[in-house]
Amino acid sequence: MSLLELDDLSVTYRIAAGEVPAVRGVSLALAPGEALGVVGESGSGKSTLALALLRLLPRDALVSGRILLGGEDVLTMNWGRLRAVRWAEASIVFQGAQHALNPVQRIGDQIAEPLLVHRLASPARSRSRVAELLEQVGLPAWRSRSYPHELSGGQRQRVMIAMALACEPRLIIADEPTTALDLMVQAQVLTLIRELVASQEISLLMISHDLSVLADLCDRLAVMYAGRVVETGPSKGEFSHPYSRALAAAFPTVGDPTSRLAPQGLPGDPPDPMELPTGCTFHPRCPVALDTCSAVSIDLRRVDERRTAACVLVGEDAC
Ligand SMILES: Nc1ncnc2c1ncn2[C@@H]1O[C@H](COP(=O)(O)OP(=O)(O)OP(=O)(O)O)[C@@H](O)[C@H]1O
Repeated sequence: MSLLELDDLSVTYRIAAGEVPAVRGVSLALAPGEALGVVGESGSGKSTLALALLRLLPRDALVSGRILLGGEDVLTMNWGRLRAVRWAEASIVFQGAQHALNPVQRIGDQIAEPLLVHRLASPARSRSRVAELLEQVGLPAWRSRSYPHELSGGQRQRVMIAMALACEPRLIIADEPTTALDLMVQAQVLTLIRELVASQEISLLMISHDLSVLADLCDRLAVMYAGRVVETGPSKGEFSHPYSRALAAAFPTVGDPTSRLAPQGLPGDPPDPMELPTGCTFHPRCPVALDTCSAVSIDLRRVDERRTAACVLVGEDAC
């Protein structure tokens, strides 16, 4: 059974100018222990998707579909159950999350908080658990007595990861967890996440605009464009959808310095969600679009055993 299953998930923000359809009919599944990457350009709906998973969206956002976590629908569970699920069953690490640390509370107390709130450890046991967690994320135990300003950005992000791990959740959602860090520290934190996920039975849903980072870290990728998933498949292997292919060409491969020599930019800009093109929303930027693409939008369909794509040019029924 899947640990996480999204079924036709849609999110629409309501703003003064009208409605912003940020996520449109996304269906995805994540197996226990699997690492799934969600990639797409800015504005494709990745963060909205991440926030929806733990019902962290603004109250007036319209959400429909189902989000099944261990078979239970997050969208319909009551507040008590939702509080129990956050941290303990699924936790989230945001971009620049280190700024979320309380500046006047010691690191150790902040890491212990979810353990105490969820009554998963006594105050005495929580102290030894904090030391364990700090060690897991590569920080010495004495750091538990430090205040956030005494740590570097990379160390603070490690603290956030320790907090996310504290209650031993089955799922970690990481939304651009290293974007605010410099390149060297980014690589260290990504290696840490990879090691933690590999050594424990944790599922990872990792969000990034950087395909090369995700390809390196995840088993499978879902490519988002204008609020929809346009391709899913193994992270190693050739993409099928023209958007995924363009995205792959735009990013150098991690660990392959020669590929940095010729990254091609992706032409044009993603559409405004309030003025989506007709048919396939990628057609105005697509190098291989047919006349029909401005009129016809198709759902994800099978390309091979492990890959699906939403393009009239690929799959068994390709034009
Ligand atoms: N609170 C909000 N109110 C209204 N519109 C929003 C809100 N948050 C996001 N949006 C809009 O929803 C769309 C999807 O945004 P989202 O942040 O989910 O995309 P993203 O892929 O995560 O982008 P980025 O990588 O830049 O964070 C965008 O058009 C964005 O402007």
